[in-house]
Amino acid sequence: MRDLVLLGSTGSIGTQAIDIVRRNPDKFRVVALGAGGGNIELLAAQALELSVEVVGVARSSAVQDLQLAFYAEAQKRGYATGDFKIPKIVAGPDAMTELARWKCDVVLNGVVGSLGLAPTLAALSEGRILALANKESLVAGGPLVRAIAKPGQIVPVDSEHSALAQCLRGGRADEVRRLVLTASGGAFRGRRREELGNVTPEEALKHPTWDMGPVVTINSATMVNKALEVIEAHELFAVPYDDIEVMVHPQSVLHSLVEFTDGSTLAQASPPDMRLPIALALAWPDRVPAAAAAVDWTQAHNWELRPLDEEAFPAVRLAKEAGRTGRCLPAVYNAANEECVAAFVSGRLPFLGIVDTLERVLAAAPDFAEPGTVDDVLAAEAWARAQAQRTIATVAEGA
Ligand SMILES: NC(=O)C1=CN([C@@H]2O[C@H](COP(=O)(O)OP(=O)(O)OC[C@H]3O[C@@H](n4cnc5c(N)ncnc54)[C@H](OP(=O)(O)O)[C@@H]3O)[C@@H](O)[C@H]2O)C=CC1
Ligand SMILES: CC(=O)[C@@H](O)[C@H](O)COP(=O)(O)O
Ligand SMILES: [Mn+2]
Repeated sequence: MRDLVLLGSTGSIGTQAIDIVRRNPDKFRVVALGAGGGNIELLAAQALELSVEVVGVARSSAVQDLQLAFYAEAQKRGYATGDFKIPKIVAGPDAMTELARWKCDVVLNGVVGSLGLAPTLAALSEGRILALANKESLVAGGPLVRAIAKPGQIVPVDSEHSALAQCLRGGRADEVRRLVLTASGGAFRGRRREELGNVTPEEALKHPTWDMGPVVTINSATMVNKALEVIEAHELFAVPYDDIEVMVHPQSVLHSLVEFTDGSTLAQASPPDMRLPIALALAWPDRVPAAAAAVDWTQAHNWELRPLDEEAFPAVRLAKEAGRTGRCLPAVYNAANEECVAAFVSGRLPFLGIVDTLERVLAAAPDFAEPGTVDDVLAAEAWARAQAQRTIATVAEGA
């Protein structure tokens, strides 16, 4: 039995993790749940269903709503007073970090954005296994994470990195020739740059193969998701950027590949369903039987792999450049992107303006030193967010 802390429990990753827990009560017990505070009813319902010890919410003002939601949920479930225990509540910007330190076996970090860095570091420093979906924490705080993570302490949830971890396990680092990350191509796969000028957030939010939260879905459309994943792969597997390729694979069945020095390539294949990598990360190194459906090997399949069109989608090239420079530039890349995505969704920035802004922000970045503390990362991010906003304003003025 593993005790779990689920951060981001109300999101796409969090709700799928709870689905795994529901189907495997002999393997997992949830002791803590955390979320932003945007869906209090769901958070309260999850907490009572799973009888957790503690619930965390980042929005401090949500505490009273959460208390009321517990009683409303208990009533809905027909519980009499005394039939249920209201969990402890922790609230505020540090709530996820407090939960990440809660006594447990595995912390699943499924929050969105680089605000996931502090909980990632907290879970690692407490010696927990970290099932990591929140790739932004590794991108923003790579040097900090590297400094404290013990070998095997981080188990990737991201589908590509789970695939790579599966292909790599049992092997030796010096046998690896290159990593190949697959990309669905996102909502605008196959389009040329001149066909992307007028695309809308609604169109960008229609992912062809995965049902995910809005930020990662927009990032998939710009290929920033793959760009962050290249940095994530470099951080997790210590493979140089020159040896990490991206290929477009529209079917999202081959989740990534490892080429070895003898010319052999291993791939991990399964229909697109995040419950497989989530379950594997929660139970690692064990597999959870029937976590998700397998490929139907009695049917014909046509799986394509194509090179990425870097002219239409330069995000990966930019991320490799930022990654090679290292220091705080990956954090700058991610923070600027978070600003740009919000600006695109609210109509302040055209789609192509997202990656164009990233390029301008990176070009203007001062010589940040290697971050030694979270505050160093936050300072670089603050610069990046402000610079991104200035750039977005000039784009809006037509400059
Ligand atoms: N969805 C997927 O299939 C995949 C996702 N990932 C990664 O997993 C992470 C989560 O993605 P996804 O589940 O899609 O995102 P969602 O938008 O669906 O969910 C985000 C979660 O984060 C919570 N949250 C938002 N703001 C805060 C905050 N300030 N403090 C604490 N929690 C907060 C939300 O809570 P609330 O509801 O209260 O706002 C919600 O529970 C991202 O890093 C993403 O890149 C990686 C691979 C696949
Ligand atoms: C499911 C998952 O891991 C996502 O990160 C996915 O990879 C997004 O799809 P893209 O390949 O389109 O970026
Ligand atoms: Mn992914």
